[in-house]
Amino acid sequence: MYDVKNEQIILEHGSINKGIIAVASGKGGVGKSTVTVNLATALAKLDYKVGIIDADVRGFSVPRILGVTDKPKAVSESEIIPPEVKGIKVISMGSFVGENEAVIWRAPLLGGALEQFFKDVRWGELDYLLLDLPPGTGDMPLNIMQKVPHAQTLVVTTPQVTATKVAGRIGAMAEKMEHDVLGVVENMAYYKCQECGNKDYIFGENGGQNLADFMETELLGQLPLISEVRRRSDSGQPIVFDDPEADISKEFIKIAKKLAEKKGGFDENLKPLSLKK
Ligand SMILES: Nc1ncnc2c1ncn2[C@@H]1O[C@H](COP(=O)(O)OP(=O)(O)OP(=O)(O)O)[C@@H](O)[C@H]1O
Repeated sequence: MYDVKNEQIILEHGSINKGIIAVASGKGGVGKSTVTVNLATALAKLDYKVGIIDADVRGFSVPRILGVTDKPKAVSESEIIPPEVKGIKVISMGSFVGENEAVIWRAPLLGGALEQFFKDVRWGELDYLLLDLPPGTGDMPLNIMQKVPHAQTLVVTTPQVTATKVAGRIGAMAEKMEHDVLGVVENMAYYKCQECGNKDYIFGENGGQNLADFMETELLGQLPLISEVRRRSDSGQPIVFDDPEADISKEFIKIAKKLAEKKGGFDENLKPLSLKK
């Protein structure tokens, strides 16, 4: 699927210099795709070259959130030019099937699609490749994590005990796969009253921190619940791109800076799994 040389990922049509970030969540609907797209946007704002693979092949939503309208272009049987939106190259199953079509392929075929996304897409030189994983700890995310041993896991959770407990299993899964865990992002952490500025911890307090402690990792940031995020995501205008001065955008940029400060480079002793092997 790819090689590792001089601490760089060498792809068929490109390279990755700094990191592959697998964005994971224990439960669905906690904002994993919203975080993926806004973090990618924040990294791009910091002048990093960023790509996204929407690996949530059954429940893809990256194209809608990022506002992808162009289709990938095939230049040959084994080379695809990905759409580039807001400075981010992106490939998603959503670019190949309609938004309302169900993807009914079974796991091995979906795994094949992921491999093609790595191999056949003309990524060019990237600093970061973000993988928006399917939610949960089932076969699909496990399969992807196994295939891409150089990915580091970023866990997105909401503060409820039910969500953080399930997210804790991601840590166990990452440990089993020997993936580094980059940290925890707590989404929908609180609602800030527009009039009085008071914070209401609707889904409970300290869930993200407790999860980070449990996983022996860092709480990278706490993102508020604001309707503007939902509105802008629905219309393909991620808030970090559209309103970089908003509090939540600043928090995304803070998280992106923390990620960028982490040690880069890839272990040459690990090998990606290929379906063909
Ligand atoms: N901080 C936030 N404030 C308000 N709305 C949010 C926030 N984060 C996400 N949302 C909204 O919550 C919904 C779910 O978000 P998203 O699709 O990113 O979740 P997900 O975890 O990727 O879901 P799944 O993987 O199950 O498809 C979306 O409508 C999104 O706009």
